[in-house]
Order: sequence, then C-alpha cells, then structure tokens
Amino acid sequence: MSNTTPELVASNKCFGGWLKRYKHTSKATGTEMVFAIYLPPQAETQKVPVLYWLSGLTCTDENFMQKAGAQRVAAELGIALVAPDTSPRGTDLPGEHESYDFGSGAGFYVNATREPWSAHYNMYDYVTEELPALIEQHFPVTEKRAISGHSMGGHGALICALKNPGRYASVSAFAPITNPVNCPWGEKAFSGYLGDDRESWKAWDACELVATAKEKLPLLVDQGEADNFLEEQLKPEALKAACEAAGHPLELRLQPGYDHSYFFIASFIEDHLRHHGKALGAL
Ligand SMILES: N[C@@H](CCC(=O)N[C@@H](CS)C(=O)NCC(=O)O)C(=O)O
Repeated sequence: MSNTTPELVASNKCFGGWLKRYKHTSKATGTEMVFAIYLPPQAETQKVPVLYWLSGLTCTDENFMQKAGAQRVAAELGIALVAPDTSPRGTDLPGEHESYDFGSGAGFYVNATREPWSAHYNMYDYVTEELPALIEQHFPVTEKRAISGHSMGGHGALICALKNPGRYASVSAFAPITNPVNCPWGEKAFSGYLGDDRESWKAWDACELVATAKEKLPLLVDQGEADNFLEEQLKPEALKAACEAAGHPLELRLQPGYDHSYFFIASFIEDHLRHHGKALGAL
C-alpha cells in the first residue's frame, strides 16, 4: 500500500486557525490512518513549524486536541500541531483488542519485529518518517519540527528525538514511561512486539538511549506527583539517573498534587508550547 493523499474528514475553526482531521493509507502500517492537524492563523499566509504530539494508551488523534487546550497558544505562536493515532486500526490480530495496554490504542511507537504485529505495528516509522513527509508535502509547514507526548507518547517523544539527531528542534514529555524495559507496561508491549530478546528492547528505551545519544537535546519533562502510575510504570528517577550519568540536560519538574490526566497536561501545556516555540524560532 502506498502513502495516499490525505482526505479531509472533519474541520473546525479554532482561535482563528483550523483544526482538521484527515485519513490516508499508510505504507508503514498497511492500514488507513487518521491524524489531526491544527493550523494556526499564520498558516494562511506563511509556512509554520510543527509540534508533533504523541498520545498515551487508549487515545486516538482526538484526546489531545479536545482536552489539552493547546490551540490558543499555538495560534499565538504560529505553530501547527499534529496528533497521530496511537496504533493501526481496522485489523483483527489475535488478542489485538483485548487489553488497553497492548494492541489497538497501544502501539508504543516501536517497529514490531514479531509476527503478526510486524506487518502493521510500525508506529515508529509512521510518526518519524511517513507522517512528517506527508504533512510537509500537503500542508503549509516548514521542515522545523518539535515533538512532545504523554505517558506512552512521552516515551515515544523521547525515543524519537534521541534516535534522530537533528530531526527535532526540541522535545518534551508529560508523565513519560521513561524506562519501558523495566516496567510492566513496557515489558508487556516489548515482549509482544519485539519478542523475548531483552537486549533488542534497549533500542526503544529512553534511559538506554540517553547513554549513547549523539545530540544532547535538552529534555523537558513534567510529572505529577499524585500520578497513580508514577512508581510502577513511569519512574522519572530512572531518567534522572540516566541523564546524570550521561551528562544529558534534563529539566524534570515534579508537580505536587497533579495526576495522570489531561487536567495535568492542560495545566502545563502552555509552558511546553513556549519551550518548543523558542526552539522553533516561532516567537
Ligand atoms: N485505562 C487505563 C489508563 C489509561 C490512561 O490513563 N490513558 C491515558 C494515557 S496513558 C489517557 O490519556 N487516557 C485518555 C484520556 O484521558 O483522554 C486505566 O484506567 O488504568
């Protein structure tokens, strides 16, 4: 299947710009994929840089656009926002729809190597290569990119940036799964998508990747201290230790009282947008 021209599914005017949903046929996943793009008002007359947002478990392209409240500041700064889905859809692989943390809604932004997942679960290629190429071909955007995300998507944002020096001007994350090779969500996903060889998992783990990162892109991470998943799944202290050992710049902000929800994201998204805006030269 080849990458097709995106087809408009929905359109809403928002803060002077446009929030649009498109579907297209993806080469990476071999399925139809839906993504959302917010084009700020500046995109009417000039090309704008893009912040990619990777969502967490159970999400589609819609959660971030509906709940984070990012459009007002994106419109002020002149940044486009792009939110892909979190997995291929429309397939029916064994067990694909049985749990919230594996299969549909839980692609983990890796390229699966284990069958039957390897035919479709190539979300890493999709979000780092295919989707940006499609966006840059069909929309009024520059090749300046930033990346952020939440939880599983925070892990995704960190690994996409760490594995691709020069591709992103900046990276940030909310409550990321920092060390998937050492937590139940990551162990389940990686054994399913990548198989039993735990060595091969390390190529998809932010704590492992900072040790060898060629570019020391500063990591901005917000983490709620009242997040139910903090100790078992997210482990910000593991990222802190890995960054300290590697001399990798990390701004880890522990936010008292905040949980794992989009109320937490909405509370700090402005700081992240301004952080990315500065790096993208959008201010
Ligand atoms: N459903 C799971 C948790 C799933 C979850 O918290 N998902 C986060 C990302 S990891 C999310 O963004 N959910 C969708 C939403 O809040 O809109 C549970 O109840 O334990």
